[in-house]
Amino acid sequence: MCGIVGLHLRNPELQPRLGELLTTMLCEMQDRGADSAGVAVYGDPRMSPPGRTTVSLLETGTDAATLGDAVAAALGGPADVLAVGETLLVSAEADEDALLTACRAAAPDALVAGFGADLAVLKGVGHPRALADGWDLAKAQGWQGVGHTRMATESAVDASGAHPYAVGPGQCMVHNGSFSNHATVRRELVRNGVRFDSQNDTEVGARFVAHQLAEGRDVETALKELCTTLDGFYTLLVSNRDSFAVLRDAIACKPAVIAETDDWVAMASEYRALADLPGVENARIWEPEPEVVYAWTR
Ligand SMILES: NC(=O)CC[C@H](N)C(=O)O
Repeated sequence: MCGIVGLHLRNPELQPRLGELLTTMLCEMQDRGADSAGVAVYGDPRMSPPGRTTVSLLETGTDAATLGDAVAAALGGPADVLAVGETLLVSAEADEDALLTACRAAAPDALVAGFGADLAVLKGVGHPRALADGWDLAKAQGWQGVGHTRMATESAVDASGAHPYAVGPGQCMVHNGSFSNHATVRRELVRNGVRFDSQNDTEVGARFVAHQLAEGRDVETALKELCTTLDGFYTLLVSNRDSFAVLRDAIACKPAVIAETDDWVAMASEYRALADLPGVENARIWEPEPEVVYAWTR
């Protein structure tokens, strides 16, 4: 199991409703994965203030105020921290490398759950409703959101095993399925200097894609490379600041449905997660074909 949802808004008038629509989609998928939940929100001014970089941290071992002071000291400038449950969002007027370095100095054992401009990644063990209520997700705004409900297959049920895996700047991956050769691909990536935070197979896929993008490939090429390198079963949703892409493996036994209107593109593991989207009755709706990359850009 595992439930995936994603919403890419084309019509700016819908942006104030992103959180409300995403919350409904996410919570509809709770019975596909009761272990943990996670979301990535692109463009919410409260969680990722405009003009700043935001870093999402887990397991910092410290409270928000202490973390904020420590990051500010390491950065040499002000930093704000928002914390609910397991996730702490640190934002500052700094570039990604500077803020990541300051966060790592302030909380050396913390896990980086996501980073970039305009991106907030939130994760929590348990029911997605708890995550959504804790963050008041229904009030979030923005142009794109991704969500996941996890039934663990490959690594521990803790925040580090929750999706999305957001391991490159502004990038996210959510996954339903399992990669059978993830240990082999992990070893190859480690040989190339890539570092890992968890034993999770999805993290291998996310770091593989991030590595491809860092080498200059576009999202479609990176996902085609993933098809030829990673074995197993998967439906994947990969998002970037300006892109939204879906891919299934050759056998395509993990469910997926895409719906598209002039106002939005949406994807979910099952149609019921899309059923309340505005205008869905007139949407073009289809099941993605095996090994075809479906990608949209902003
Ligand atoms: N049930 C799933 O699809 C699990 C996804 C992934 N293998 C994980 O354990 O996180």
